[in-house]
Amino acid sequence: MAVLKDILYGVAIEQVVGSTEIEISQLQFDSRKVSEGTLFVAIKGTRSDGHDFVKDVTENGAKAAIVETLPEVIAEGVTYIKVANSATALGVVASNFYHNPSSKLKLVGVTGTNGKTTVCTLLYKLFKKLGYNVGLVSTVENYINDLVVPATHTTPDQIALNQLLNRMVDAGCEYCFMEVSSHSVVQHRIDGLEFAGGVFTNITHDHLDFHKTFDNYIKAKKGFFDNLTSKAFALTNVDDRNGNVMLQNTRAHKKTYALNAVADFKAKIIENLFSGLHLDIDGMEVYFRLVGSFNAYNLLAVYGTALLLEQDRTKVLTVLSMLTGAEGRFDYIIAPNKVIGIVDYAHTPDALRNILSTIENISSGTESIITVVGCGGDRDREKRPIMAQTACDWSHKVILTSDNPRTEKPEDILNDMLAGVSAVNQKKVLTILDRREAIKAACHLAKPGDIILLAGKGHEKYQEINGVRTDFDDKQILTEQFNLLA
Ligand SMILES: CC(=O)N[C@H]1[C@@H](OP(=O)(O)OP(=O)(O)OC[C@H]2O[C@@H](n3ccc(=O)[nH]c3=O)[C@H](O)[C@@H]2O)O[C@H](CO)[C@@H](O)[C@@H]1O[C@H](C)C(=O)N[C@@H](C)C(=O)N[C@H](CCC(=O)O)C(=O)O
Ligand SMILES: Nc1ncnc2c1ncn2[C@@H]1O[C@H](COP(=O)(O)OP(=O)(O)OP(=O)(O)O)[C@@H](O)[C@H]1O
Ligand SMILES: N[C@H](CCC[C@H](N)C(=O)O)C(=O)O
Ligand SMILES: [Mg+2]
Repeated sequence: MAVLKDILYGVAIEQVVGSTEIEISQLQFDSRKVSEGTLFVAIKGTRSDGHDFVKDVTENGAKAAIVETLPEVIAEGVTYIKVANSATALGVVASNFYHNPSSKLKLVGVTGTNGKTTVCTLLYKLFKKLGYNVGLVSTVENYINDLVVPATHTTPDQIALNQLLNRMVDAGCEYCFMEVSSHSVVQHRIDGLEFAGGVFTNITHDHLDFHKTFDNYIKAKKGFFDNLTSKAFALTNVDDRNGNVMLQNTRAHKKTYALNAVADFKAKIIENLFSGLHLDIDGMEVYFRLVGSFNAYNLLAVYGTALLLEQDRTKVLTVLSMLTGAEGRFDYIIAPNKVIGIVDYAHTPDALRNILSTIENISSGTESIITVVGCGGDRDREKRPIMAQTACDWSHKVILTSDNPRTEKPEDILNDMLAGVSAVNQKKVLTILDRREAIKAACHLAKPGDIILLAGKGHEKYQEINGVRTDFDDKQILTEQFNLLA
C-alpha cells in the first residue's frame, strides 16, 4: 500500500483531476489484471493502446489512472494524472512504490546486440565468488542472490523490474547486474532507475523489425548512456565502430576497452583453443575457460567493470579465470564415436559468424562442420537470408530448420532463409521443418571428429509454434542422439 501523492514524487505531471491523497494497493498497466485500489497506467503499445481500457478499469476497482490523454468521461471517485509519457511515469512511480531499490544497491546495466547475458552472468558469478550478495537480471534467468526467479524478458517491465530489485535489496544484495535490451530503452522500462554504471558490448544487425533502421537501433542503445548520471561510469568497446557513439552525450565517466584500439582496459589474445582463451590482460597472462575471440571482449568488459567497481585486480583475474559462461553459450558435448556437438545461442548474423569462425579456428581442418539453424518468427526478417548465407559460408553442411516460428508459417521463414543461399551453396543445404528431425539428421550425417553446431536456441527449453510453447531442449535432444551413436 502507498499514498498516491508519495509515489508520484518525481513524475512530470501536466494535470491532476481528483485527489492524490488516496491509498494505492497495486500498480498495473494491463487492464485484465486490475483489482480494487489499483493505479492503472495507460500505455500506447505496439498492438493496442492502454487508453482504450481506462473506462473498464475504473469499473473494475481502479482508483487512479496515469494517462497521456484524459478520457472524455471522468469517473467519480477516480483520480486522473495527465503526463506527457506514461511509460516513463510508470518507471518513476514503480521505483517509488518499491522504495527506490536501484538507489540502494549498485546497479550496472549491460547493453549491446550480443554478449549481454554472458557479461552479466560472469559479473554475477564473479561478485558472488568475491563474497558479495548479488542480483542478476538476464534472458536466461534472474537471481536474487542464490534464489532463481524465472525470466520472461531480457529486461522486465517497469513494475516487475522494481519489484525484483526491491527483493534483491531485502535479501541484502549490494550489486545487481542487468541486461538492458534495446526494446527496454525505447519502451522506457528502465526509466527512473539509478545506475552505477553502463556497459556497451557491440552493435550489429538485429531487431530491425522493431527499430526499422540501424540508426534507430544505435539511438536506442545510446539512449541508455545519455541518461546515466555524472556519478555513474560508461564503459564501451571502442573496437566496435559505434562504441564511441555511446559516449557522445553521456554525463557519466567515460571508460573504454578494446583488443585493437587504444583503450583504458586492454587485452591481447595469446591463444584461442578449444579448452579456452589465453589472454594478456593489462599486462597479466591469464587462462580462461571461455572459448572464442568474442569472449575475449566479454571477459575484458567484465574485468573493466569489476575494476570500475573498485575490486582488486589480481583477485578479479584469479576468480574470472575459473568461471564458465552462461548456459547454452558454446555448450559442448562429445559423443561416444567422437562427434562434437555445440549448442549456442547465436541468433544474429554476427553471432553466427563469430561462433562458426571460432569453430573453424580451433578445428584441425580435416573435420566437417554441420550447422543446424533457424530464425525466429515475428522477429527481424532481414536477418534471415544473411544468417543462411553465413551458415553456408562457414559450414560443410547446413540444415535449415525452425526456431520459434511463433505466429508465422515455418515454411515462410525457411523460404526467407533460402533466399540467402547462393546457387553454388544449394548442394550443402537441407531443409527440415521439425527441429528434432533436423538434429537427428545432423547426427546421422556426422562422422567421428566432425562438429555439429546447433545455433539459435541455446538455453531455451521450448519451441514456440502458433503461439503455443512445447518442451524442447537442443542439448537434451543432442545428448539423446549422441548416446545412440556407437
Ligand atoms: C514488442 C514488445 O516489445 N512488446 C512488449 C510490449 O507490449 P506491446 O507494446 O505489444 O503491448 P500491447 O499489446 O500493444 O498493449 C499496450 C498496452 O495496453 C495494455 N492492454 C492491452 C490489452 C488489454 O486488453 N488491456 C490492456 O491494458 C497492455 O498491458 C499494454 O500496457 O510491452 C509489454 C509489457 O511490457 C511486453 O510484455 C511486450 O513484450 C513482448 C511479449 C515481447 O515479445 N517482447 C520482446 C520482443 C522483447 O521485449 N524482447 C526484448 C529483447 C530481446 C533480446 O534479448 O534481444 C526483451 O527485453 O526481452
Ligand atoms: N561479445 C560478443 N560479440 C559477438 N558475439 C557474441 C558475443 N558474446 C556472445 N556472442 C554470441 O552471441 C550469442 C548470444 O550471447 P549472449 O546471450 O551473451 O548475448 P545477449 O546480448 O544476451 O543476447 P540477447 O539479445 O538474446 O539477450 C552467443 O551464444 C554467442 O554466439
Ligand atoms: N531475445 C531474443 C532471442 C531470440 C532467440 C531465438 N531463439 C528466437 O526465438 O528468435 C528475441 O526475443 O528476439
Ligand atoms: Mg541476453
